[in-house]
Amino acid sequence: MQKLNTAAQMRQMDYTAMHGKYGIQPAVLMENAGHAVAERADEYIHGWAGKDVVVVCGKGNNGGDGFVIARHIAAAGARAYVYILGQAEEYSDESQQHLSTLQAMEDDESCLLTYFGGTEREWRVLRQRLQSCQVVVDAMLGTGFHGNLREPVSSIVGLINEIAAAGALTVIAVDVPTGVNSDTGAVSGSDEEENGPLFADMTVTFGALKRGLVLYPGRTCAGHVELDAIGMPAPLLVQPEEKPAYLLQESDIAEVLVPRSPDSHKGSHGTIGIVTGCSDMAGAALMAAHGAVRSGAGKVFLRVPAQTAPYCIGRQPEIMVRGVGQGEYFTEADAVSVLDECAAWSVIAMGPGMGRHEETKAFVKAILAHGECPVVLDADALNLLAGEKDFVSSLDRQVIMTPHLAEFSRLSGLSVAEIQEDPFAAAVQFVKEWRVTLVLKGAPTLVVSAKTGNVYVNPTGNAGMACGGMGDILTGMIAAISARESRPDICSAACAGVYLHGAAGDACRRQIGSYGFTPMEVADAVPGVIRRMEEEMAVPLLQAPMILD
Ligand SMILES: NC(=O)C1=CN([C@@H]2O[C@H](COP(=O)(O)OP(=O)(O)OC[C@H]3O[C@@H](n4cnc5c(N)ncnc54)[C@H](OP(=O)(O)O)[C@@H]3O)[C@@H](O)[C@H]2O)[C@@H](O)CC1
Ligand SMILES: Nc1ncnc2c1ncn2[C@@H]1O[C@H](COP(=O)(O)OP(=O)(O)O)[C@@H](O)[C@H]1O
Ligand SMILES: [K+]
Repeated sequence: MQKLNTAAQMRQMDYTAMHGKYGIQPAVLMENAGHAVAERADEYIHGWAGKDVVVVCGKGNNGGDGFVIARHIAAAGARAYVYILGQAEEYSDESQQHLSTLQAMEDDESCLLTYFGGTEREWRVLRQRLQSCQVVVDAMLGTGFHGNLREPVSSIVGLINEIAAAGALTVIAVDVPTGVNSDTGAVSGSDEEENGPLFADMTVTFGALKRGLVLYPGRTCAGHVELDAIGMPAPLLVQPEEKPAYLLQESDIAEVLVPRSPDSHKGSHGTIGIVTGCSDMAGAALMAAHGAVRSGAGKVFLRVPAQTAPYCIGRQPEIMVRGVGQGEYFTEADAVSVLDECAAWSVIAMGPGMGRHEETKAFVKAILAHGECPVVLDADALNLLAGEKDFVSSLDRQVIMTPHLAEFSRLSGLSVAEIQEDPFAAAVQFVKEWRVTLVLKGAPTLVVSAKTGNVYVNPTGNAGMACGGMGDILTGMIAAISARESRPDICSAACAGVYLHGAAGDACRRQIGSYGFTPMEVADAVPGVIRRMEEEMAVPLLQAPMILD
């Protein structure tokens, strides 16, 4: 799991490293940061030697990092053209210190400094240099960026983007690409053509990942991201933050996907009750059930309204289907027969293709109000429960809600724009009020734990998954994973579900292409993804297959 920090948390980390008991000199931290960029980009650009490089240094500490980078790449054989946007006296002490060193080593061969005043000639020369150089280092703005880009940064960014798009210029961003908000991923100039952000090929970020590097549109600007600890004391790197957020990694999921016990039976692997569907959306119910089957469920029961049952029975022999009641959709009276049998289920999933009839709302509430097993709520179950915060928050059972943006907007009462402005804050506030584990689906999907309020960001998945039915598969997957033999905690099950779902989507994109793979194919790819992860885990000797050859 990788910590995802805000700019304020980074400032605090920085401050503690320098001024607390650790006493690291500010210039040393900046030295480490600049050196890290020179080192890490070296491989990416196939060596600095013989390259012409433009290093653009802003007037904050991001610019100070740029001075250090220029010194290191010059020593590695590059010719560094350093553009300085601030006045010498404006810089922090540590930046001034590194600038003095650079001034002392300035020559025509390896290091040339320009104090950029924005004259016509300077713009012309900058354009020519950018056109003829191979690499540009963006040390203009990092975590201190706010608002929209101002001049001259805005035009320099425009120039770099234009030349990089036309030719063979590699753009390396320092900490955060200029014009990306490191907390939200929002970018400068999103509502206009000008003042747009810088598009980097690679970003080297310091101390911890920034949220803006994993949230769109910032993620698009960052390119390949590498994290460097820059010599921060280890306790600071791992210390929990006040409102923690993490990027999920495969190793986190591996903990949930423990191998099956060799003597286990179908009862060990969870009995999944999928209670959903209505007459014109039988497919959604089947897809949710298939997601559960492909995630390793022991038994999957599908309960649909009576008139939907003929479209489901026999479609997939491993799913046990029964029609409930008489109608095309569930009504409150149908709850009795489902409640009779659900005491034996490990988990219930409701919502995909359920329809939004008022009578169905009473049905959903009746199921939720009785019983103890965890419940996964998606799609129409969520639409029906919008406005039912008091009812849901007072339930005495574990609930996972898996809305996409529009469903989350209906539930939370926030507009889509308000959610997108700060999805972390919106998601955390919702979980606090509704007391549920939240899977806010999208690119990327966020999972928020009901127990801790921690946010987990999923790195897997791709735009090929933007297709009807993809979320139905996820519902069944999360239900099945929560009922695994190891009975993972509900938030871990949700995280594993979204990670595997995205990884299966990525496998489909590799095998089939970005267009046209189906939700059922994503579900079918899940066992292969689990197998690969299991193979990469050490399998205890006694669980190795007993095949002698
Ligand atoms: N562990 C760490 O974290 C370490 C961090 N380090 C480095 O420090 C960086 C943070 O430095 P920082 O705080 O000085 O901020 P930075 O990004 O340079 O920008 C501030 C300047 O930008 C300006 N400015 C702002 N918005 C603007 C706009 N829209 N358009 C134009 N200008 C704008 C703003 O001007 P103002 O708006 O205040 O007038 C101010 O002058 C961090 O990203 C990392 O690289 C390492 O050296 C060591 C370890
Ligand atoms: N661009 C994308 N990148 C990554 N994942 C995506 C992308 N678009 C969609 N997905 C994933 O596909 C699923 C779509 O779910 P949803 O919108 O509920 O579909 P449906 O309601 O049709 O079943 C979510 O898990 C979402 O995270
Ligand atoms: K930058």
